[in-house]
Amino acid sequence: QKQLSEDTDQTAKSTNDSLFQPKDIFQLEFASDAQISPDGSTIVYRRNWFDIMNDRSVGDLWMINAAGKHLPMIESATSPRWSPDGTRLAYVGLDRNGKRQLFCHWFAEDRSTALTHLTESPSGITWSPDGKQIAFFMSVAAKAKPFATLPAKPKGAKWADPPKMITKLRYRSDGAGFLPDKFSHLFVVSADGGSPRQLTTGDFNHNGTVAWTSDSKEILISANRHEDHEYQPNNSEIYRVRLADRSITAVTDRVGPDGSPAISDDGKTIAFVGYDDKFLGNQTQTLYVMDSDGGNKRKLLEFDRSVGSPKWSNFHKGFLFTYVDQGNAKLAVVSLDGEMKKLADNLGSNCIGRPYAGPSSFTVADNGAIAFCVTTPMMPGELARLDEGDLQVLTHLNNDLLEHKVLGEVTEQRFPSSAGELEIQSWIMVPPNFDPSKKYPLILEIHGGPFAAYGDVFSAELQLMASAGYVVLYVNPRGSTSYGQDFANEIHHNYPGQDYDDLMSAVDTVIANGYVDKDRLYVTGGSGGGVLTAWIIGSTNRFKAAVVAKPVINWYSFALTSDAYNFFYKYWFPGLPWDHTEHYMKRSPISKVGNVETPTMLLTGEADYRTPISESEQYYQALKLRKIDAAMVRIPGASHGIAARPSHLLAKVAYILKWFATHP
Ligand SMILES: CSCC[C@H](NC=O)C(=O)N[C@@H](CO)C(=O)O
Repeated sequence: QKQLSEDTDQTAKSTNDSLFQPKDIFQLEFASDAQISPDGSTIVYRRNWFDIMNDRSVGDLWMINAAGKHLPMIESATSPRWSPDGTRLAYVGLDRNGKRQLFCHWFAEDRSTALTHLTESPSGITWSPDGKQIAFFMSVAAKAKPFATLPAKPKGAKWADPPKMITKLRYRSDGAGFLPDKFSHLFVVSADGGSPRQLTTGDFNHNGTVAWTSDSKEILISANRHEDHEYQPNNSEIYRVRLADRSITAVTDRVGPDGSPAISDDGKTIAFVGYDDKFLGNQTQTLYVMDSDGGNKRKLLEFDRSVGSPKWSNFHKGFLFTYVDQGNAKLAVVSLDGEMKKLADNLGSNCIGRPYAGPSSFTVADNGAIAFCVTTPMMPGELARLDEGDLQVLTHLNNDLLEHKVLGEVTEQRFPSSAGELEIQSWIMVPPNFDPSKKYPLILEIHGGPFAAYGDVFSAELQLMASAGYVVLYVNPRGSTSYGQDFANEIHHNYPGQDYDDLMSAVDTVIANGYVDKDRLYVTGGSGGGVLTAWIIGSTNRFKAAVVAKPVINWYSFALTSDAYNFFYKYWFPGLPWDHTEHYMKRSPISKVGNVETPTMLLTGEADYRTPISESEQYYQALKLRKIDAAMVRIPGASHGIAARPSHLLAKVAYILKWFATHP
């Protein structure tokens, strides 16, 4: 941690210009998708930046070449992938019509071209081991089934849009909107270009990791191809797809998610991640292995942390994988006899949002060198390389900005909760040029999920709050992930519950540190954090003002309006809402609205299909009927990812800070 923190010098003088300010958001950059060449000499990665004219995150491919030189490669491209012999790089780029296509770059000849002319964007691109083919996923329109036919409209007539008829269970998805009648299928195309060949069929989606067998004749993927798949949202299997005859065979069959297949180099062992579904709020996703024919399935790891992205490495003699432990994302290796060794900390590619912990992707070269991205509370995601225990941060994309800024320093604090025996982890970000003998206003900022975790990562959103003079407290109350399955399920069928006590204990602990003005406490949180914020102001009047972002206010209405309504009633509640009305209402913040005295702002995207804005409207209207000081901020066009566009993030922080400033 120390070595990484030194990358941003905290000695800049304290002038207003030295504070991290809203306009600086557009100057931040971050690295992602680190791809090391098979010989370990070169790393290609995506360098992401924020386009102020189009208000979006965009990115280009850059490389650190064998001589260590940092060079631009391809503009506006994603998903770089080395050919197995390291002579070529496949990637997704834009064709002359601005459509996303699969491209290839030949290094020796310095030539690039589009290999495909697709109508939809490719994803999941993966080379065959013999370097002759590239597999990818692409959406394919299902057969149109017209319900009612109308008379043809006269040429040039301006009729209203036709009705939309919906018959499928999952018909809209947050961020994607109303779902078209399309399914994602697996394709292969020659590495020299040509006509792609569709390998899968049916009204099922296929996505995730693509694992080729070493003879380049078969591909393992995961999909939920069960007859009743929409009603079993967590029941995917691993399938073996044979290229010769396009036959598809399931190699797993338990009830529960099975995914992320990876094959050892000798082809004898297949690793995958999943669990036996117990219909809990959160389950640890474990690493399993099986023989190449699907037999002898066994748990490789007895480890109470969710494992992701297994990848075989001959050099490391095992499967490399990622996990998050107590808010810090790690890389580790496990041998075939189950011995695990941690290799690196601080994985992440964070930048402008809230401080959610989660690993970056990684790749490994034949000589054992590993490329990934790292982040700390003081450093947005940068490219890193690990060689036999030696970690080097290779890029310094933000030094030009952050070396001239004084950021809010972050310290970790653990404390016992007032409810039960649990120890809780929290982080405290103090304002730039903090003086512990002074008293500062406090913002308690609460994460969503609720099965998610904050951690040791950069957060521009919280830095802006610290720059405005607040101590910012963020906590992983019970229910958070990365502390094991039992800790997460403390809130199973019990949310909100004692997580409230954990959060109040966090506030009391930071007040006891001596530098917080206990008469200027503020609270905000988004999504699951919005639920808890609304629960808090229904339970105590100790906060001067609150901002409840994209909350659930009434679990009954949420369970029937959220995009993932096939999931929530089954995993978060004892059953369907009409069979358990009392349970649903008891945990709903609306049941406590009669107690609220705290001035409250709601802030939600109008296109949020996860926690629909009708939840915020219910709360606003209830508060107004009670004549509570309330405001509703609606963000046009924004989905649940409320701060995905930089200007939306700026607006979110500006509205929160203004609401707090006007309630001193
Ligand atoms: C509380 S309802 C579900 C909300 C959502 N969880 C899963 O989709 C959520 O809390 N999202 C978090 C991120 O996990 C957010 O901050 O948006």
